[in-house]
Amino acid sequence: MATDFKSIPIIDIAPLLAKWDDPKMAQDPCVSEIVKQLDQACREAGFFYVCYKELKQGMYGALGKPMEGCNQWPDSPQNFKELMEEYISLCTELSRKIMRGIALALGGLPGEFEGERGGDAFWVLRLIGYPEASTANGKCTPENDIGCLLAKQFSGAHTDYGLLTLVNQDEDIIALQVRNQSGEWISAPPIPGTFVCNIGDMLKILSNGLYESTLHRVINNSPTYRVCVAFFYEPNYDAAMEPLEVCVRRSGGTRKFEKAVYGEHLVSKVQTNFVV
Ligand SMILES: O=C(O)CCC(=O)C(=O)O
Ligand SMILES: [Fe+2]
Repeated sequence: MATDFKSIPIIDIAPLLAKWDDPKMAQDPCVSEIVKQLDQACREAGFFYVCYKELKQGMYGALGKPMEGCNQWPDSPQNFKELMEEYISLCTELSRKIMRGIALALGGLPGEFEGERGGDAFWVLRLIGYPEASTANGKCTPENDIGCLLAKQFSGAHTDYGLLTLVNQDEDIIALQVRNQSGEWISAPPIPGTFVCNIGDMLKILSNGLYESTLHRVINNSPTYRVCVAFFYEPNYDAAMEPLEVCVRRSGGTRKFEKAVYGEHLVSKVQTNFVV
């Protein structure tokens, strides 16, 4: 398998942060402290954890029903919920800024993904533990371990559902792979202090295919347990996504995708993922 990670664009987002908003967050020492504590919390909390932006009852009618209710937070470690909430809030801000840059890159206005499209962005956070190679090949089977089953679900080839994913992976394990435009699987090794950013299905629609949603998978062949924290930045829950005019023009004038309501897409994906 080719490992030409150099062919994957690495974007320095610092100028982006400086340009449109308060750059303080990027330099804030508490961000690195949070990431450190988060890592500790993930390891203690266990194998798999997922939480969603909490939707208020009735807010989106029948569409919102499957996502209503409160997240279930573990009691231990004690400060898990607070850490996650802080992390989610920082990632939301960062993603919003990156999306402003992407909007400009596509030839639109900086706020293209705000307002009715993403002004009240939905989000998902997943903490996943991937067993070390010896366990994965041995006692960890879907029949005996629900956590293992879920980890397997997200390690298979898939695209993410929303706009942008910030993948925070263990620094010393190469396991995440992405499929490049020639159809080869290439590794996306962790680079300390960076996120791997995946483009999701909704951005593919909005950009009329100018941006492809990244097909990716995880193969942990290392002898070490791997932890990944994936933050999914999504459109407004009820947003109807369709190609932006500017993207239709830039891609030859033909509208390649039908309108899709984000919440419907999410629920259908989640329901398929969680069928046990
Ligand atoms: O573990 C990773 O690096 C990626 C996880 C992932 O793709 C997902 O949760 O959707
Ligand atoms: Fe993914």
